[in-house]
Amino acid sequence: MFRGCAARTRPAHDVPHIRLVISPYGETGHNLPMQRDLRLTGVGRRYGIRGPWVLRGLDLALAPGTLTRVEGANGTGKSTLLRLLARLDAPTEGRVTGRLRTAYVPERFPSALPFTALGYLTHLGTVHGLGRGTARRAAGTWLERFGAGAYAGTPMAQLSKGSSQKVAVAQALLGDPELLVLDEAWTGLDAAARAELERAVAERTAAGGAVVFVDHDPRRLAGAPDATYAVRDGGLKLRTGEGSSPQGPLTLIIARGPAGGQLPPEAARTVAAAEETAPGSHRLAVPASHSDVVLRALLTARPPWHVVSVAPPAEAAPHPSAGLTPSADPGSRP
Ligand SMILES: Nc1ncnc2c1ncn2[C@@H]1O[C@H](COP(=O)(O)OP(=O)(O)OP(=O)(O)O)[C@@H](O)[C@H]1O
Repeated sequence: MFRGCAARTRPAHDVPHIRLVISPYGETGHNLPMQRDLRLTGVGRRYGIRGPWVLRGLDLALAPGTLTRVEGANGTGKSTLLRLLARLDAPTEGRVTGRLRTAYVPERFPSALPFTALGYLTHLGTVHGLGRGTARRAAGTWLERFGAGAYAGTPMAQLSKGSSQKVAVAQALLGDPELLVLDEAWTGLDAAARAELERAVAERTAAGGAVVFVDHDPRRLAGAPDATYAVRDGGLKLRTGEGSSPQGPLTLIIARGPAGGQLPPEAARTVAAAEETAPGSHRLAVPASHSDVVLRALLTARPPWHVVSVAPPAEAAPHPSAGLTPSADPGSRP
């Protein structure tokens, strides 16, 4: 429950490029839903008094639990927009409202920091408001998840580009942010870490966080975004219809629940297509990046659902959503 006190911003000493908003909730508040949307109203940004407008007249709201993709050609202003959303930068005109606990992964992460990977993440965890022991455990867990556990004791300055990018994404996820802003965060990660970051994004939105990302690979989280915006000519265009969110690999889940029962909300808003093939028997097509989240939602429902089978996407197989009913309009997701 939001307690009505404003979050405070504290500079993260010796930690450039990171903006941390200290939670008023303490350690137990990290999975609380956001109080409100983050909203841009009539936002414009230009660099220098007489510089050309990079962005102008932008209106955008990011709701809790939604995934938003931002795309556009090089130099159109995507990073500028993401920095405004993360509130690392202020608009030249217009307003940004909504104070959310925000984490940001920049395009280029400064790795020459006087810490080991674990020391750096632990330090950041304490700045996020975690106790030192909790921060250290969370840091270790995220390093393991991204396949960087072996580098925990390595000085940041000695990490390879990809390994320091793993630390960059770990720092962002450490504090269970209400708003996660990812600017080409997958760049430089190996295949396993790329998949893990997609899973982490799915977990964040399932927990009620908003996630906004830029990535030049159209397959990134394909089929999962609730909205895709193109930055063009200084404006923001909502892409709708054919090709707005390219369909990515889908996992097919067969599950049984109560006859006539609704899917658990987390599963309902994540599936790409669903069909009740017999009373209580459901066939679900789920963006592959989100299958773990849907399975967890089914298995932890009250009463739990019975998962009959899970078929991972196979390139040669017919599209598993064939014959299934598309899920509700993604725009209706919370
Ligand atoms: N700090 C800055 N000072 C001056 N100009 C800037 C600054 N940051 C960005 N710009 C300019 O703003 C424009 C948009 O840059 P931005 O980095 O937001 O684009 P982008 O869409 O993210 O590009 P890319 O896809 O290449 O990463 C560019 O013309 C860039 O030169």
